[in-house]
Amino acid sequence: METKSPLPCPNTVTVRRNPHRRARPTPSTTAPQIPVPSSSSSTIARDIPSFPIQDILSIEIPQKGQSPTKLDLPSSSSSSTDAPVSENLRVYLRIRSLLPPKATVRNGSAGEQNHKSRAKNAWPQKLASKGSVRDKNAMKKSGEVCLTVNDFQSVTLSPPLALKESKRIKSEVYGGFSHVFPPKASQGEVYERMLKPLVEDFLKGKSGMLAASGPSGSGKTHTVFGSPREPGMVPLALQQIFKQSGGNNSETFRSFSISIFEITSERGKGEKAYDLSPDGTELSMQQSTIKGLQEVVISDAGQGGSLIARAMLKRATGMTNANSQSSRSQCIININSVANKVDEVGNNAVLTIVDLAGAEREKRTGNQGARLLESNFINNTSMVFGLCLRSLLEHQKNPKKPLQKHFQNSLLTKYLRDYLEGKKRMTLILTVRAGAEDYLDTSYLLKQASPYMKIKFNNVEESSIKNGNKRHVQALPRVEQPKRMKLSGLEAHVPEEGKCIGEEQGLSEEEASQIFRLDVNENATRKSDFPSLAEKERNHQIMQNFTKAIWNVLKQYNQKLKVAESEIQILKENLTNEKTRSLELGKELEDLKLCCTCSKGLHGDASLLKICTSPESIVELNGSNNFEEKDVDLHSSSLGASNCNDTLGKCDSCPRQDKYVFSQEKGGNFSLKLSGFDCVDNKQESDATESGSDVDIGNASCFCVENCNQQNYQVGDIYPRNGHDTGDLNESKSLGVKYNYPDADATEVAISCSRSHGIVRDDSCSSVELDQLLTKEDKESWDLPSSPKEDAAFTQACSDLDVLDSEPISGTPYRDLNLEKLSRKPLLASSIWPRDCSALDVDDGIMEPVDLLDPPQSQKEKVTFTKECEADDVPNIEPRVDSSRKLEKPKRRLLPASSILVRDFSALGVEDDVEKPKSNRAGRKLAMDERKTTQGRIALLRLLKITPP
Ligand SMILES: Nc1ncnc2c1ncn2[C@@H]1O[C@H](COP(=O)(O)OP(=O)(O)OP(=O)(O)O)[C@@H](O)[C@H]1O
Repeated sequence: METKSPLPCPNTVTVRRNPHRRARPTPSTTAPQIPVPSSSSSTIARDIPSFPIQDILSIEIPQKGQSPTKLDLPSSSSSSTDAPVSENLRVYLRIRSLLPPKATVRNGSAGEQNHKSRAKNAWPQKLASKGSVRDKNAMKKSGEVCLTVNDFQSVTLSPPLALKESKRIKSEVYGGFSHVFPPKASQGEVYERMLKPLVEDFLKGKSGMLAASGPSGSGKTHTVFGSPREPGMVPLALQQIFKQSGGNNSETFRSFSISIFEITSERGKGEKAYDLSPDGTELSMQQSTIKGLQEVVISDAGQGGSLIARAMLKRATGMTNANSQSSRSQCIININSVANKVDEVGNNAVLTIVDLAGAEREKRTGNQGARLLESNFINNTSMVFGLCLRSLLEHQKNPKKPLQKHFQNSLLTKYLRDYLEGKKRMTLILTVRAGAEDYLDTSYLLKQASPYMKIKFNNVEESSIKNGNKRHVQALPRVEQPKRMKLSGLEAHVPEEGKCIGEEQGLSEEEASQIFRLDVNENATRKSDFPSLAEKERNHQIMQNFTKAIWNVLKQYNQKLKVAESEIQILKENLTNEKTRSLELGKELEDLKLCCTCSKGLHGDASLLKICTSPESIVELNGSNNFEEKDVDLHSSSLGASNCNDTLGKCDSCPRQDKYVFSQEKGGNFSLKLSGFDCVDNKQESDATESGSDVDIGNASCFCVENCNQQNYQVGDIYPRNGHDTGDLNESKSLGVKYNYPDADATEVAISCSRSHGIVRDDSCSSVELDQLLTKEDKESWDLPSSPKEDAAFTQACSDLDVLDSEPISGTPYRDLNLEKLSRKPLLASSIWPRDCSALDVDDGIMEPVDLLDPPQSQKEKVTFTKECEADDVPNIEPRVDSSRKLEKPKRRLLPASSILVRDFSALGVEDDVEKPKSNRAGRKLAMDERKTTQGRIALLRLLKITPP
């Protein structure tokens, strides 16, 4: 026998490979690469022992600070020193046996039931094409293998013969694995080499993760969970945890809890997380934290095992062509370790084991419909998972290249963010099948995963703890709310009252009592020590941040409130200003309205503007195109604002009638047309000597002119023409009466009163000399008194008279009366009628005042005039017809006395030579017809009335 070479293994060995394609170098493959002798090589003599290459290769090069005695424990070596150690991502490869498993029943006694329930999930399998089925069957029958193990770190992937020939695909060697588990490797071996180091670190307070990835049906679930005969990584880890912590040592009490949940997608519509622990429900995720996940405290491996078994029953599975019990979700198991002692903060750790749903090819799985959508979700998650690792690798290669945030694209990667960003230690196990029909899946996985081996993990976790990294502390399992659950039913391992815990598990009384004690002690310790200092600190930080946030929000609201208040104040001020302005404008408008009733035709040739001063009153201003604009000019240029003074009020003479008063101080030419007023009063200051305006008072029944000169008045429209026209007035409607002020120019006043009396009154005038009013012919023909006494008497009577029948006056020849004295202002001749004519009886054409004349004797017509005087007001005289005579009631209620008088005159048979005015009003026409009395007779009658008996 040949002795073994005592020479140490060289650090670097040149390796020649055949075929030429080299395995991808990885940092972890610094160990000498020694050619793997082919097992089928016939050149090696059977009697010569093989070179102990495996033993040599299992030796890892000692790293800095590592003791040589731990060389044979590669996985746990990194945690033996305080110095930060950089280590690569460990990637393991497990090749599933091609032989059908002898027993595929999972989860012990629940297997049968589980199988039934899963059978319900069976999905109609898509029938593959006959050709491909034939090929696969042929491949299976031929036992063709596409993956061969080169050594414990590398494999060779050879395409099936068909592909090799048709597509000229060559074999590929993939190396650099932390370890390659051949098909014959048992679960125990896998655990020992792969997970045990992680568990040991976990028990020392270092978190870690193992993720199983691979094509569907390659054995991920089998590796992670195993079967009752071949327990997987989780049960084995639990056994070790409780064995090692064994821990019912009161000095190092720990609490372990398990949380298990799955992330799935129903019919491909979004991702959802479900708690797989008993009574678990749907979960929500905020950032990288799962909310509402139950952590079931376990006190032994059995409890954990049964909890896992129950969770697996709830996990979504389905049948595909690739796997009769294919996992349809990503399953995550957390084993939490919490140190009960306050000073063991750093010993809180989480061991996470992830069973990823396997990548699926439609052709391989034959998935359709909803199952196909699930495939998409599964493949998508696998892809995102891979992208995260690729991004991490590229970032580590070139730190300038930012770490992409692919983790945001799936719930799983969000949850595993710390691992995928290299902040926590992670281990990958790739499961593959070695059959020729699995070539594509295997090739895809190996190509994708081989670069991951270069990913490095700096010992971030330890340094984070030392530096008090808050994020890390927050990332620790949430121990403040462990929902301590009692497992019920047959699988419950928590002792019930009066029942020994070991009965169900067949444990001895001693073991059971130990478990029970552990549980009791846990409770006691929890009460005394929870929450730990770290949790207190964390709560404090949370509350502080929360308070700060609320304070900031309140400050912002306070500022907003102040701004709003100032705005409100400004708005209030604006409102007040606007109100004041509105009031001012209102006043201005009122003033303007009042001023606008004063009319002035600027040019005397423009259109008419009608202004409604009251519902019944319309003022027409001739010559004003635009009242608003002209109004200013109207007042300022010609009459002046102070010169124009219009008011509406009650007539002094007839208080129940609307009165329109306009006056002017200085002269100016304007044309004013009024309508709708019962009474019009035109006042003029004494110095307003220049005037030549036209004033049409419409049908006002009362018309007063004071101090006006050079005005042309047009009054009424039905008064019989009995005078000369002024030329400016409507000939058919006006009657000119001319009289002069003593010191004024000749003024023509054209007055025609229809059914009313016209009053030209001068309050300051105490007398009127008839000499000035009457022509000589008049005097002679009428035999008027000429003495001063009579004159005085006449004047007195004149002043007392304000009820005037205009018809006789207008019918008289006194049309042009020249007033010679200014002090004696003109009085219309008709005004000499006695004011107090409470009753006038007209009999046979003789009309006498009641006081002066005898009561009328006529039996034919008797009209009584009633005077209702109030103070100095003009009385409303209504015709009072004797009740015995059924006289027709006048249409107008306040029918002027004049019209009645006229009617009565007609009854007297007095002939009138006055020309009949044109009128289209039937009623008035009739009245006109009745005014057929001679002017002379009427004048005579009047004179008789005022003559004292
Ligand atoms: N190494 C192994 N030894 C024995 N049987 C195995 C092995 N690996 C897998 N199996 C069996 O193969 C079948 C499929 O395995 P498993 O369900 O673990 O695949 P998977 O990768 O989880 O698939 P999926 O992704 O579809 O869930 C199971 O019945 C399992 O028992």
